[in-house]
Amino acid sequence: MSEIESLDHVLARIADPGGKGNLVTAGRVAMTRVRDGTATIVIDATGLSAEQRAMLERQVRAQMVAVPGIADTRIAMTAERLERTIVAVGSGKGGVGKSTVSANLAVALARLGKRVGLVDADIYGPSQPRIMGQPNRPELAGEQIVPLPAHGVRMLSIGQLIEPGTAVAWRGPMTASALSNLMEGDWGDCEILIVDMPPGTGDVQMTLTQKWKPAGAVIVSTPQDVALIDATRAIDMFRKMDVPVIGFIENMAGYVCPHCGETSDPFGSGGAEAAAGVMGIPFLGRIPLRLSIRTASDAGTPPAAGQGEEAALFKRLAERLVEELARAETGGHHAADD
Ligand SMILES: Nc1ncnc2c1ncn2[C@@H]1O[C@H](COP(=O)(O)OP(=O)(O)OP(=O)(O)O)[C@@H](O)[C@H]1O
Repeated sequence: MSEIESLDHVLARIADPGGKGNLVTAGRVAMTRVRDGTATIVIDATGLSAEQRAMLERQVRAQMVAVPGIADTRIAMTAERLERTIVAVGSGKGGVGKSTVSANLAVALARLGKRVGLVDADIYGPSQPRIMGQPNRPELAGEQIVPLPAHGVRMLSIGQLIEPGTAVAWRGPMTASALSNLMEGDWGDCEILIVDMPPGTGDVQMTLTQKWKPAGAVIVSTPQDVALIDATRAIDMFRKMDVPVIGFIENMAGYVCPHCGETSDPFGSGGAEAAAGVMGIPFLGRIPLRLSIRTASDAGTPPAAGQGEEAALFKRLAERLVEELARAETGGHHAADD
């Protein structure tokens, strides 16, 4: 076999491996050249994680060793910069279910076929490891933290980096660098990052919003007036920072009694939808107060990952979010903005 024939054969195997576990290489060889026994191979590594890039390089080198007449192989990786859409999930105050909604939205988006990352930026009260059932410690790939898989989503939380039960008592600069480590993790081909923000409108929220410019913010509120007043402050903050508020979600609206099925409204109902209407913010939907939502969250099995009524509810919310994101990206606006 001549050198060139043999190289073609190897490249065909690299480009179309035809076997499981090697999908990463499929269609990625952009260019090859052989000169004086040195092969130069250009690979399109768009969307690959550092780990996948290293694996790809190892695979290509291993194949090239078998090619007669090639003394050296040079591999160049090119990558288009992936536009990653960041969605900040915020609330005016704590305890309204922002983390529960973030987790379930992330899972529901993944079930719609999106590649989703979830960042728990609630640095002082990280609850995503519990809600997503992923308390493990992430590994490092070079300088980057590698997100961990959970229910079809990749996720990172400060809670996975500190000892369980330890209080985070950091000051400004440490918090900012912890956030950077999470946001700049090895998110690979994730196209959407859902960021579970700390409650309120403090420094962390400002830094996050300034540095990573979310494409949009989603506000979670319970229906009571006090919660809605706080939510208005969060909306104000995002607007001042030029982040479009693309959705309002009412959580804990209507309690469905697990025994008799009767619905009561301990916190009132419809307040968030009315407030959203007044402020010209799209209303994405409401989630009832259900014991099953709390127990599923405590057990690390977000309802959105299941098959029940609640999974359908979160799916609808995710679909609405995708619609509103598309509208925000194309600069579309609602009649209420006029
Ligand atoms: N729709 C719901 N039905 C029942 N329980 C809920 C619902 N939403 C959230 N919860 C429960 O309420 C509690 C607070 O929720 P969560 O931690 O998501 O709130 P949060 O706004 O993120 O709070 P913090 O900002 O303090 O982290 C949790 O125990 C959670 O399981």
